[in-house]
Amino acid sequence: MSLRVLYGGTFDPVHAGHIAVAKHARDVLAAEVALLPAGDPPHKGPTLASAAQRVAMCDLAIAGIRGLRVDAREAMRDTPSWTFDTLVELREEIGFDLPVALLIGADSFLSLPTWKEWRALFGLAHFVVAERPGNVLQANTWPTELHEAASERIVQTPEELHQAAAGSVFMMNQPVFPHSSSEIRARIAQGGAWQTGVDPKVADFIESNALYRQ
Ligand SMILES: Nc1ncnc2c1ncn2[C@@H]1O[C@H](COP(=O)(O)OP(=O)(O)OP(=O)(O)O)[C@@H](O)[C@H]1O
Ligand SMILES: O=C(O)c1ccc[n+]([C@@H]2O[C@H](COP(=O)([O-])O)[C@@H](O)[C@H]2O)c1
Repeated sequence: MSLRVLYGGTFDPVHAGHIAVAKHARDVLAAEVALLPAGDPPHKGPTLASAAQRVAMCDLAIAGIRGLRVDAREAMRDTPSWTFDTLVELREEIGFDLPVALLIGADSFLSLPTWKEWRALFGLAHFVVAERPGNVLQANTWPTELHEAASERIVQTPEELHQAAAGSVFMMNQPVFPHSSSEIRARIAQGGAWQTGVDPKVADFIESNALYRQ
């Protein structure tokens, strides 16, 4: 059973933290990781780069990196990128026996109780949670609803994610990366230095498309 790992995000723009987290997950989980750019991110306002531009930046950022790919299915839909809808669609394609995991930053995981059909997500996929500065992973600090729904799902080893189709939560505990898309957008708009946080090919794309200047 080969584990499918989806790393959903707005990627406006994709940055070095995203790629480092994806590579770490690839190695720890022994699985291919697909970046899944949200066409219409449900809990964010309008994006500055279009869905097609964000997919293009993801393609550039993963070019030549073993075990990473881009899944553009949400960017091609014209409905909000609800994760529930995406996982239902994926399960219709691959059935309910193969393991699927959502790779997610700790800040997003803590907001899970606000997501569409969030409890049902545990029936469709595992969660792999990446630590992020400012967001602790200890279950005793989670919102009550999340704690009740998820704390007993925590598994200690990635192998356990390969042995069931869905329903577990794995804390990745990778080195923490400080980057954020909002900070990169703000630096570009202010005319400050920003290139170190993004792949050079993505930086060229941002410059040639005059993205994030205001
Ligand atoms: N530096 C990071 N370390 C760990 N996880 C991250 C990091 N940056 C983003 N993520 C996670 O990656 C996913 C996609 O993030 P997203 O595309 O929204 O980027 P972002 O940097 O959080 O953007 P913004 O600053 O605009 O909110 C989310 O689950 C988020 O928690
Ligand atoms: O399905 C939802 O209700 C939902 C609500 C908020 C975020 N998400 C997903 O979570 C992922 C990270 O979102 P974001 O906003 O941090 O880029 C991305 O794949 C979103 O589609 C999903």
